[in-house]
Amino acid sequence: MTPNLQAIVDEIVAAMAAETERGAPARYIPGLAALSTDRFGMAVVTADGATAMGGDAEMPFSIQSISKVFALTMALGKIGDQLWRRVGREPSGNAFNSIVQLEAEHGIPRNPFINAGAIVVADVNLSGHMPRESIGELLRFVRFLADDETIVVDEAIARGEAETGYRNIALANYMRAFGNIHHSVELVLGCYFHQCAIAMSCLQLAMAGRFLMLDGMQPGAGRVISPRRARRINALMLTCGHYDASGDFAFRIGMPGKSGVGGGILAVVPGKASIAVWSPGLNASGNSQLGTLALERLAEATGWSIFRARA
Ligand SMILES: NC(=O)CC[C@H](N)C(=O)O
Repeated sequence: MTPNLQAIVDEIVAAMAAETERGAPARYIPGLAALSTDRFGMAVVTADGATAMGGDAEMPFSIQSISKVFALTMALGKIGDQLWRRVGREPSGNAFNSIVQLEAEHGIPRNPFINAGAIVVADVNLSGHMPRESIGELLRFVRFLADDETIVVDEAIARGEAETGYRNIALANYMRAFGNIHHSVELVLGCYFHQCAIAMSCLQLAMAGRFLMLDGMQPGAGRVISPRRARRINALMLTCGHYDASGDFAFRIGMPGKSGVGGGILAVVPGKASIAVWSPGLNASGNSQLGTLALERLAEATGWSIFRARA
């Protein structure tokens, strides 16, 4: 373990408590709007199995778009590279819920980490299943990765999002018109909203991300995916994990990462660490304001940017 990792985390937690610029919670999903921006949590699990954490690191929150990483891993396990006929691998340069590129690009979303791409991934994961089975399969996968059977879906958040998810409904219908959604839009979105409503703590998320720092190996359980696939998912997280702020995240932090509008971010330092941060206040790009800042501090203190020659 990096010497003083817990001391570094403690310092970051104290610094975040003093920050006055804390962003604002997502307002469009009932249940997220009421979250306090006072909350901040951070958990780091290192490649040698050590853990450092602080603040609200064990408080569950809505993982939202971070679920796209786990859903993508599952879809690749089902249909492999065929997925790339239906979803691209390029940063979108647009907001996470944008519809504008879909028309010019014939209903093929730019990448699996924007909403449109994740809805296609949910459609793939639904094949051969009832929606309840599909979401159960993803939940079991996440529990396995986190080594924690207590992880559940927050049904109230899923319901609230289904009631207000007009943009996602539009995206799904639009792609269905191009033949890129194969099941009923209602069923696919039911799965998508439930996966976004999985509730996890920073500690559980950092644990769940271990396979991405270890070339696809899950400590204590063996291989989850091939090293090549782990490398590729990390590449997508680096280039597409923060929507149109992905470039800035790479510039400031230099780690593959995936954010969610619940205020969480999962970040991976291959060979070194799996990290999760959470604070519900978002910046203008829809990424956690303090979460991003905390990761920037951590990267500076540890030298963990993947663009450094050595830490
Ligand atoms: N960026 C996000 O976390 C978006 C996920 C959210 N459930 C949505 O579909 O709008």
